[in-house]
Amino acid sequence: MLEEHEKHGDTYAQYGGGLYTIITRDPVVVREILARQFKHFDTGAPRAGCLKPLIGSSVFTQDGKPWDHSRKLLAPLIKRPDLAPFPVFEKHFQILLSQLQPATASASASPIHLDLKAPLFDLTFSVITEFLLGPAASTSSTEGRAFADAFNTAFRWISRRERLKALYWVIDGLEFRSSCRRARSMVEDMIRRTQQVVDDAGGMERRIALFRLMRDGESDVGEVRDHFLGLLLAGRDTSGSLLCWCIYVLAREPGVWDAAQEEVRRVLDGRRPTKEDLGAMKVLDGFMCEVLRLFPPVPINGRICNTDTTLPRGGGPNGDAPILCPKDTLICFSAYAVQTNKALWDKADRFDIDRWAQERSLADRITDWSYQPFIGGPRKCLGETFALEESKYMVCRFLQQFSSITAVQPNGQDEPPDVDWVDKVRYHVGLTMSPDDGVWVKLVPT
Ligand code: HEM
Repeated sequence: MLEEHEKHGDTYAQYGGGLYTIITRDPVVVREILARQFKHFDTGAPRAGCLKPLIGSSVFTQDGKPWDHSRKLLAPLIKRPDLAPFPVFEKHFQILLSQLQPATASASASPIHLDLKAPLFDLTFSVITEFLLGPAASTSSTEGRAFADAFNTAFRWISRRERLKALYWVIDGLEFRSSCRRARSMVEDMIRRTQQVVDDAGGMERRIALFRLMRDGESDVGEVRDHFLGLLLAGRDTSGSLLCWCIYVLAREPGVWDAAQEEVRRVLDGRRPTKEDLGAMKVLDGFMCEVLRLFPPVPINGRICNTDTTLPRGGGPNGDAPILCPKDTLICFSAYAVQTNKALWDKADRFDIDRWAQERSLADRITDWSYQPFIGGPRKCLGETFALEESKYMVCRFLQQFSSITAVQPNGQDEPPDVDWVDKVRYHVGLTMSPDDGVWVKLVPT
């Protein structure tokens, strides 16, 4: 992707997947698509068609009035300041720990050597499911496990379909259809079970994001199912990838591990983190920004133009003239390419949390659109606060629970220290981007 930009410029056009496509890493063009000309760009029929068998109709796939309706319904539920997901974070962190250290008591200080990628994806799956629907939908139960398996199978098919853009329908099969059907019907059961609980018990509203949707009876079970599955699809792999990258980086940046651990000791003094604590951790903030800059979980994204229009740059011999964007053009824009562009970032391929040390750094980068891991404009991610809190919480708990972390190979051998490690990362890119070789680490319990 980056080589193509070096060859053809920040914005170029090609035919691919049956569509005329403009590909850009120019923040000015991205802002135009996502904000200034928002109404001219849809997520489009290919995305909706590709995802529909699993998530039906949801905020993630709708455009126009249905999208506006879903967004207005869900945003106040997900972004409620009174929501308190921290007990859910802690519950699932404890479950993860028990899987890492089956004999914790006896083997307290022996190093643990493992690939954390699958456990971290399981963790984020369980957390978001319980955050949205409550404990009655817990994926730690046998039924919850079966739901996770059906969802994961359907998701693997969707990742393959999505790559074909407008030709997504070529990839189909019995396994795909039956896993979608199973996942959807299990969610309906989970919702019915949860509805009984929310009808009966008080005090759950602060713990369950979709509580009001279920309690008020405004939406039928089918609608809640689609909203839930849309949010799960948007939020699970993304937060799983972010957490994988966080641990992957900590294992390769001992200086950052030490600084973050010192901050965690100073601010928390052995306590579990609260929302306020997370807000006071500047090393952790810089760390998270830098992980999201170099390893954005959604590396590439797209929109389809619903009218003939022009974009402000990318045309002419030097790419600085406006470019025509005919109706039905697919526009691909890449947070990864923007956030690693050497013209925009000093030492772009170095992991450096100090670049975020100035108070205005983050705000300035968001304003000029050179940093957009959650995109911007009216379709900005609904789960940004939740995802950041979850990842920061888990990182703090890792820092409290383990005295050291080392990157290792699958055979347990330490990886030699390498200042250029970023250049050697291998990426697994589907709908999201995660470390291709897993997250192999050696952890020493405190
Ligand atoms: C690190 C974690 C996450 C990242 C990097 C991320 C990133 C993004 C990005 C780039 C988009 C734009 C997609 C597009 O328009 O094509 C998006 C949309 C969205 N995200 Fe997230 N996301 C994360 C976690 C979450 C979580 C946990 C939730 C739910 C609780 C969530 C809910 C949504 C929803 C509903 C949308 C669609 C918004 C709309 O179209 O109006 N995200 N996210």
